[in-house]
Amino acid sequence: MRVRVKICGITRPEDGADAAAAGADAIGLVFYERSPRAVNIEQARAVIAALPPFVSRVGLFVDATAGTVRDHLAALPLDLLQFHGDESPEFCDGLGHPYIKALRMHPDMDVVAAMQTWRGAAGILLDAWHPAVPGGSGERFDWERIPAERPRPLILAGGLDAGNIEQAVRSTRPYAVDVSSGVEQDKGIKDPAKIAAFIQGVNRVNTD
Ligand SMILES: O=C(O)c1ccccc1NCC(=O)[C@H](O)[C@H](O)COP(=O)(O)O
Repeated sequence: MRVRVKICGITRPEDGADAAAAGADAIGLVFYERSPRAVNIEQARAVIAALPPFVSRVGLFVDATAGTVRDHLAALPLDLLQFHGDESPEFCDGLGHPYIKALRMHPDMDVVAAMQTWRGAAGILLDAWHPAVPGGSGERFDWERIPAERPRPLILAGGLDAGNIEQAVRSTRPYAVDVSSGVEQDKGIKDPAKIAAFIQGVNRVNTD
């Protein structure tokens, strides 16, 4: 099956358009004020307006209240939610909207048990654990920790870039990959050439 690509942390309409033109399947909008890639509803609306049809719009939250998530759902056409904090399965399921649950790969985490916990998730995103930031750190984790058995589709994230994406996809065989830092020229500012090179790397494996 073709490995999909999500480009996360889009803050500008032109970056969303570039990602779509390069073949991205989804873009991520970070609704977490402490992120250097945070967008508000107006900025998100402008990014979404620049996208062609059939590119999924993912809204990312970190321990937001249900009210905040609902306000964003009411204001924006978000296809998927992405929960990147310590949200419980009950909280995620309770929103009644398709979602991805991100798991940060803390050394003590039982990965198999954690992946089985969010049964209502459309997919499970595995990301590097970092003591200071909940995501977008540009750091990798040990891919050997990814279980072969996946109760939900696996989305691989954390420190991916054009230089390692082929090896990452070949060795972990994810449903999709997610990247932010590795396709940037500066935090929140994407680089069209890096996006294109990243997606070409995925497509080299897709066309094997
Ligand atoms: O991107 C952020 O700034 C961010 C902040 C807080 C929570 C999550 C965040 N990003 C989540 C993503 O989906 C990233 O693409 C993922 O963490 C991988 O990031 P990177 O290692 O920079 O490619």
